[in-house]
Amino acid sequence: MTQDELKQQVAAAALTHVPHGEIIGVGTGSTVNFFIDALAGIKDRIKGAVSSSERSTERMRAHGITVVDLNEVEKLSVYVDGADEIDPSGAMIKGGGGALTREKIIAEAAERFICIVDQSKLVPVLGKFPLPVEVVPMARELVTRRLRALGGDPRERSGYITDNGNLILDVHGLQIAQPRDFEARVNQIPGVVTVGLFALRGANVALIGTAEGVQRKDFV
Ligand SMILES: O=C[C@H](O)[C@H](O)[C@H](O)COP(=O)(O)O
Repeated sequence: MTQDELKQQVAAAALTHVPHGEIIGVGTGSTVNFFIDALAGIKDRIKGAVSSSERSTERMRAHGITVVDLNEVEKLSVYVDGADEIDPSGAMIKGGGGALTREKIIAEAAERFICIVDQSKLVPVLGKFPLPVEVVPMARELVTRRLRALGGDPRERSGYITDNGNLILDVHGLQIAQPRDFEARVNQIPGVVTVGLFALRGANVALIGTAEGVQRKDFV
């Protein structure tokens, strides 16, 4: 199976986690694009969706899925999103597509985070994928120095501006053995809007696309 077929398979499997008559959270990325396309087939089952990016909003609207402002939503049972890496505890690196800040807000608002990945995203320790950090532009050099002091090699994502008007530093060379501690430390650097480490609020369930079918992993 190709990687796209694995993504498509896992995206379809996530439909069973979509609650009837509710608003759901929808992430961003190539795996989520397959999920949005599959969701279109059952769009009458949901009231609408909260979106983590302009790209996902556009795709959902093109399918006739109602996109709702998070501020109007009282209860969000489920958030479905992909990841760049996921470790055995359900901690993730996200933000390869630049949508980390809105993703983290929706993840925090949701009761359950359903992570949809193909098997290439499973890692024993996070950090091979460069860790995205969204930064207020005037703090670029300060945050770069602080991230170097934490052992990383931050590089500005060239020509990229987030949906929130900020820049992204991709931090190379990390091995994140204690993701919760590391997330808290990076969050505390003034100028950091969001670190793409999702450990303090990790996944509740991972659906993993493999050549042998979709595997499910639950995290406590
Ligand atoms: O900003 C992007 C998101 O965090 C994505 O969920 C992540 O990059 C995974 O994307 P993909 O499904 O394209 O590998």
